[in-house]
Amino acid sequence: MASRMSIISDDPALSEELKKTFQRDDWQIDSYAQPLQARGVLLEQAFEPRVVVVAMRVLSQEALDELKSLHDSMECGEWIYLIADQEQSPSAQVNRLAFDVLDQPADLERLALLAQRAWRSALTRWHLRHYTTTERKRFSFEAYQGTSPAVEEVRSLLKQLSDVPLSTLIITGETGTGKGLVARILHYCGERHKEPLVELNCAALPKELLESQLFGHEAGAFTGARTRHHGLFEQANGGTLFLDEIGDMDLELQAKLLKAIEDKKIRRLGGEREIDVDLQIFAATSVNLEQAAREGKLREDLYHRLSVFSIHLPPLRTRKEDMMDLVPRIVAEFNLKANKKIDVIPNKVWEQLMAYNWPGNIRELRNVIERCVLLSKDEVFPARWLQLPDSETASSRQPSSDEAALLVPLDGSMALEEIDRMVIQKALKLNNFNVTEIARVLGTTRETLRYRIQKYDLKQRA
Ligand SMILES: Nc1ncnc2c1ncn2[C@@H]1O[C@H](COP(=O)(O)OP(=O)(O)OP(=O)(O)O)[C@@H](O)[C@H]1O
Repeated sequence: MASRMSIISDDPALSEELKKTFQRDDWQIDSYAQPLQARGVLLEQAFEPRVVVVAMRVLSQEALDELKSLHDSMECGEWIYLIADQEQSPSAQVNRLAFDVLDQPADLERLALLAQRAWRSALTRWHLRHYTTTERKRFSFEAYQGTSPAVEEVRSLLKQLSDVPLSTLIITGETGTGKGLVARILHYCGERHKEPLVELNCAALPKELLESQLFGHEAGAFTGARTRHHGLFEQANGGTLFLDEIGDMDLELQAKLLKAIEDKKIRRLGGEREIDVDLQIFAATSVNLEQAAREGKLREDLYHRLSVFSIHLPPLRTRKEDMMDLVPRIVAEFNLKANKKIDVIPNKVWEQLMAYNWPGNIRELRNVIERCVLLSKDEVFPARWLQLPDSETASSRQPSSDEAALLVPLDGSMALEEIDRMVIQKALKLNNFNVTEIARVLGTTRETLRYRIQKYDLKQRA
């Protein structure tokens, strides 16, 4: 796709200079002396990603209104403003519209780099917009599969919630029960489906990085912040911000998050002005938030704010009848992906599948089935690759040897975090640092596990 640029400038010499500079970098340029002239072309190609450079000597309110109306109708463009009058700081209105604002005369090399970044951002938005149509089909209510009454109830709640203008929602459930899936369904089936869905796993990042990811930063806000960065709140503006593992967020950051939710405004790190944001926030967690709030790990006020609407996803072990629906679907999916042809699931396979407790829920079920399908040789589901523990429930599962057992004192001598560390340390030793396998054994995601390995500094010492 050609990189297209529009230059809007009432200074013919500057317009010519910019044109020559960008043409050398292979941009396709069209230029206009006034915003009104640009209208026809820009609106006709509204769905094309492009960069618009505005370099007006006089930026009247009338011109600004015209630029704003163009900006709002062009869904996939990024705007760079060159402001000549250094005495006068750019108005809040320009700041709202701009991908970035540079003082004029601008360093052309910097401008060229900025234009490249703006183009990438415009292109991403364009892709997202087109991608949204397919995602909307993929994440219909029926994507949350199962036929049990518990699943029917979740589906009916999802339908109800998708009609409500949600500002916050909390999704709870054990790992692998479909919290991410449900967030996508609610986004793509809801009113904001044309706007972005932006996801962040709060457990995967250290505090400082998480903060700048969420709120963005200005150039020079901290060492290494060379350019302005639009945070996830801004990237998700108009749409949905999905915060996974919210229970792992630092308390100070929780306070900032709550303020952003309540004020509908954020401030980039190192930034002076507040930026309006209008989005819905879905937060997911596999820990008991009520308890986390009681223990002081989650701010009570944030907990109450987030849990105005909540949805709980039932674990697979409480609705095993859903296996009859899920297993054939998953087998068919991996048959297709791996060009396999399983069409018989023997009784002994069903017996093992139904007897197992599935602590990692649907994610674990999918992983097990994927392995079996990939290793299958004919049309019969290979029982030997199930490799599930025999016993009926996880709680009654006996460790295969003393080596695989862990004695945890519950007399108050060890804090929950220390127990967490000990469990992971033991699992690392037993599984030879195979993160994928340990994540499966502990029924969690690789990201969460990696984060904890780093947090407890277990790399060398396990
Ligand atoms: N009811 C369901 N029907 C179909 N697929 C499901 C269902 N529930 C979960 N899945 C699938 O299981 C996998 C894990 O789901 P997901 O990542 O949404 O779980 P999660 O609860 O967010 O897990 P975690 O807490 O570990 O992040 C995904 O591939 C998802 O599509």
